[in-house]
Amino acid sequence: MTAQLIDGKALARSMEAKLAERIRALPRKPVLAVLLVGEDPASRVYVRNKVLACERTGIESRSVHLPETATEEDVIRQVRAWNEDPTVDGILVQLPLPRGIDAQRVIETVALEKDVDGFHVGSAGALMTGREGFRPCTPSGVMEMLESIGYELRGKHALVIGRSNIVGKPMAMMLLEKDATVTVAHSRTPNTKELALAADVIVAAAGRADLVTADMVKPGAVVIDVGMNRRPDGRLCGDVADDVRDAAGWLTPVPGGVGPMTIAMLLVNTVRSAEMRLGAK
Ligand SMILES: Nc1nc(=O)c2c([nH]1)NC[C@@H]1CN(c3ccc(C(=O)N[C@@H](CCC(=O)O)C(=O)O)cc3)C=[N+]21
Repeated sequence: MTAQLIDGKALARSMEAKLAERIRALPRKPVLAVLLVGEDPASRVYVRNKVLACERTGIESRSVHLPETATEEDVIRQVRAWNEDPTVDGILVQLPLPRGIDAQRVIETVALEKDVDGFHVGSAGALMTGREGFRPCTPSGVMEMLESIGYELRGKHALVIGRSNIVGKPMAMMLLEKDATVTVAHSRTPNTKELALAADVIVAAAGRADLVTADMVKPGAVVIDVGMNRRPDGRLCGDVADDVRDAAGWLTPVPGGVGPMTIAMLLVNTVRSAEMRLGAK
């Protein structure tokens, strides 16, 4: 058996097309402000991809690039200026921030109603308690991918591998909200393989190449690969080994899977923010 691939790139493009229509109905373009601090090469690529996606859909992006030597106060000053600017709908501070800057403090400075990353403690609390708020883009994108294949989560056993605030924990909350039985494994879990073999859905979000191998996957399971790693030869790969294609029923590729969906959900959040600000919805 060979897994069916869930084409995140195609799904992202079709979501962008729908967003473009919603944007045309607004009195002005939605505006996404993006702050990049320092010279991390991966961050530059990601920010560039986000700016390009904005251009494709009709969102105006305003990026500010501060030097590696910028202080926490410099960063916070920029965020506050965007908080107060009524023409800015979404604020994204690209992570990771340089050493010495308290990322959580910066994130908590972003106005809750412009927190399109969904990283603010208030957004996290809203998700945890089932209230409306911005939801982190990567797990939202995963939920869209599961929905796109008509997957019914109710009563299914989902294993999330990874417990970060930006992927693992919100992912677990969203799966739980859809009535899955959710287990979270992490670097200190002794029996991840056993848990994985019992899972109907595996979300691999640990940031380690080849973490999930075919012998860990129940035949026909859905395997979602959130990993973004580089092989020594420079090739991009996820957390899921190539041989999982022969065991899984469904699989998301890297590249072209969760990554493009993450960006699409950022655009969705930005458009929703603009609609609320402009009284459209
Ligand atoms: N404030 C903040 N928000 C984020 O959402 C955020 C962040 N910081 N820091 C870094 C991570 C990572 N992330 C990715 C998004 C898209 C791709 C993506 O589009 N990947 C392409 C390939 C890109 C390539 O070729 O390198 C793909 O999977 O097909 C990857 C990674 C967002 N992040």
